[in-house]
This record gives sequence, structure tokens and C-alpha cells, in this order.
Amino acid sequence: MKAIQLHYPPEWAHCYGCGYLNPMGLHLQTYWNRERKESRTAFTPSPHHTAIPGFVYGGLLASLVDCHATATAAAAKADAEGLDLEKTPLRFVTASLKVDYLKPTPLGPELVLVGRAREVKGRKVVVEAEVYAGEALTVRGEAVLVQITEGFGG
Ligand SMILES: CCCCCCCCCCCCCCCC(=O)SCCNC(=O)CCNC(=O)[C@H](O)C(C)(C)COP(=O)(O)OP(=O)(O)OC[C@H]1O[C@@H](n2cnc3c(N)ncnc32)[C@H](O)[C@@H]1OP(=O)(O)O
Repeated sequence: MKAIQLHYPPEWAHCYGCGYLNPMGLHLQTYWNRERKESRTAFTPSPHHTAIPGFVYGGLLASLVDCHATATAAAAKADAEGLDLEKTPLRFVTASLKVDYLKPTPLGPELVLVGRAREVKGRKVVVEAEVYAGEALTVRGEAVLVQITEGFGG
């Protein structure tokens, strides 16, 4: 299965969090499970992602939630409308991002993010995401993603 971000056309592939053309980026790759209506990604923070020694920087965790939510929105909307992302790219940007840090996230183990669309309505998708370190749920996020159809920032 191909990651959702690998469907992005080159002009949308420079994102710091998930763009495959950003050499300094995190290269997050999100996968959509059609049966479970759920997205997943994994990321292993590096030592320079430290907040307090031994624990992951919260801004990085917010970035992971952000990019995972963006891809989840595209997949959920495509799923809801029976679209093929490869043929019909859906461009979502983040309108709102909320992150709750439930407990410190240990630096070292691989982190797993799970995402679900709580609402798919018009151009808006509301995504809930969870970050797990092993069995421990350490972060819960919620994002509002809005689909853009033309240029961005005009
Ligand atoms: C697979 C193939 C893909 C192909 C290709 C994909 C490319 C995949 C991108 C890659 C890249 C990743 C990117 C990472 C995520 C970023 O980092 S994106 C960068 C950070 N985000 C930004 O800079 C966004 C800046 N903001 C804006 O441009 C505009 O405010 C927005 C978000 C486009 C919304 O403006 P608008 O189009 O005028 O929206 P508007 O009609 O007012 O609202 C639409 C709906 O959203 C709601 N809404 C709008 N703003 C908010 C808000 N702040 N809070 C709550 N709700 C809101 C509205 O209430 C409305 O809801 P309904 O009334 O329909 O229920």
C-alpha cells in the first residue's frame, strides 16, 4: 500500500512534516485502513527532538499530529466520496490544531499515531488523533482541516 503523502504531486511535497521533497523534513507517511476507517503512521524521534532529557519535545508531537491529520482528512474525504486520491488529489490545510499532552512521551521508542475523522462535511474534516509510545497513550490531538481548491495564500 502506498502512503497517502506519496500521492501528493511535487508542488505539494515540500511540507516540513510530510513532504517527500523536503530534505530536512520529517517525511511522515500515513496509511489509511478502509475497513477500520482509521489512519496510522509511525515515527521515531531523534535525540535532537528532546524537550527534557529522556522526553520528546511537544512541538514535534504537534507537528506529527498536524501532518497525520492532514493526510487523514484527504483519505477520509476520498473514502466518503468514493474517490481515488491518485487520480483526484485533495488538498487540505490545517485551520485549527489542538493538542493535549496527557503524559510525558518517552524519547527512544517508535511512536504510533492513529487518526479518525469525526466529521466530514463540505470542505471541512475534523480529525482526532492519538499518539502512543508502546501501550501508553501520551498525546491526544484534534484538528480542523479545510480543503482548498485553488491557490493557497492568495
Ligand atoms: C492525496 C492527494 C493530496 C494532494 C495534495 C495534498 C496536499 C496536502 C498538503 C500537504 C501539506 C501538509 C500541510 C500540513 C498542515 C499545514 O501545516 S497547513 C499550513 C498551516 N495552515 C494554514 O496556513 C492555513 C491558513 N488559513 C487559511 O488559509 C484559511 O483560513 C482556511 C483554513 C483555508 C479556511 O479559510 P476559508 O477557505 O475561507 O474557510 P471557510 O469557508 O471560512 O471555512 C470552511 C469551514 O472550516 C471551518 N473553519 C475555518 N477556520 C476554522 C478554524 N480556525 N477553526 C475551526 N473551524 C474553522 C469553518 O467554520 C467552515 O466550517 P462549516 O461552516 O463549513 O462547518
